[in-house]
Amino acid sequence: MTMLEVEDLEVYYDTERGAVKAVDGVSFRIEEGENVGVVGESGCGKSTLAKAIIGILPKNGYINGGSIYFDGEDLTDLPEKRRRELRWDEISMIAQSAMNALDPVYTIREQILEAIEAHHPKMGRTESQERIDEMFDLVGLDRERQTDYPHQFSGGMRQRAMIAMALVLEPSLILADEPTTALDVIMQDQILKRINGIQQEVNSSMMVITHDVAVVAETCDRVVVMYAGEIAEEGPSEAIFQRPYHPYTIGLKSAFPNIQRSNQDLVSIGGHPPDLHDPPTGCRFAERCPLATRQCVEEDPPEVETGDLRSYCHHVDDVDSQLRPVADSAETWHDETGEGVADD
Ligand SMILES: Nc1ncnc2c1ncn2[C@@H]1O[C@H](COP(=O)(O)OP(=O)(O)OP(=O)(O)O)[C@@H](O)[C@H]1O
Repeated sequence: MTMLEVEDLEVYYDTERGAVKAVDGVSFRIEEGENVGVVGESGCGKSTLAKAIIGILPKNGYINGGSIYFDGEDLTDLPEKRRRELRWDEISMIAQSAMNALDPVYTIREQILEAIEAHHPKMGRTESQERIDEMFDLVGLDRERQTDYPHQFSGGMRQRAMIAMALVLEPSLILADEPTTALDVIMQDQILKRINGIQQEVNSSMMVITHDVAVVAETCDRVVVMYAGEIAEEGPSEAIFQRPYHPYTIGLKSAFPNIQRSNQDLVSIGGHPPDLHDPPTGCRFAERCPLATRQCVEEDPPEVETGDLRSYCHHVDDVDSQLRPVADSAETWHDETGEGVADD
């Protein structure tokens, strides 16, 4: 069963320089119990997508078009009261910065209790307390520390408290925005495994936003690769990591360590993503793409299916012969000739 269906979603921000098209025509689905990773460079619209889904866009942010169906209801069209009912209970979010998400004037216990009572007013104190104790155990926090205030916790502990709060109501959909960045590597691994464990227990779906490809490889069934507000490629994790077909995904892969490649050999993609006030026509990645031709600059890329992969690129057929053999070389991603886009 489909849990979330995002269709042609546009999320913009009003600014003095005009609208920032942070999410610009994004469509994807998350099935029940499925983990979907959203990856891409900073600023490509990952957090905006999550905020639009859970309904916490800042004042200057708005949904310009498209739909977000969650369990049959279009979230873009709900009164705020219904949205609040769904938030935490049905859709919860583990935010990037736990300090901002937790209220400094209440103890951790009071905050979690408030979330439970708001959504399950009939649940007794004993049961609520049991749930909080259970969650503290699951995320590896000492039960005695429930009456601490957020500032008495370390960054890692706050992150765990945030995770406990996001999971306590056993939501159907968990949006995890950089869920483990505040934690060290060993903790990251433990926490991710815990989140996955809880998630499997309650059969919830999860959308994990990160720029750490390793996190996604370990925890996600499917991956959505975003570039400059759009989807560049989407498919099963294995295909995305073993044999992607979008040049951007191939570049991203070369930029992250894996078993074969040591940290020293990492290759970054030269250049910068375009300004989202005025995104270019055609393929938004063209300016940085080793395979780019005039067609890429002039025409929107087609959707190309290769097995279960969906790639938006004019040159999917050239990837195996022209890009894959040289993808690990720094020269491929840095145009030193100044020639830019080829003439086809
Ligand atoms: N409140 C805002 N007002 C104006 N522009 C914004 C606002 N929030 C985000 N943006 C812009 O929207 C675009 C997408 O930002 P977003 O935070 O969604 O990206 P991201 O991929 O989550 O990045 P990061 O990985 O750094 O969190 C960026 O160009 C960003 O500058």
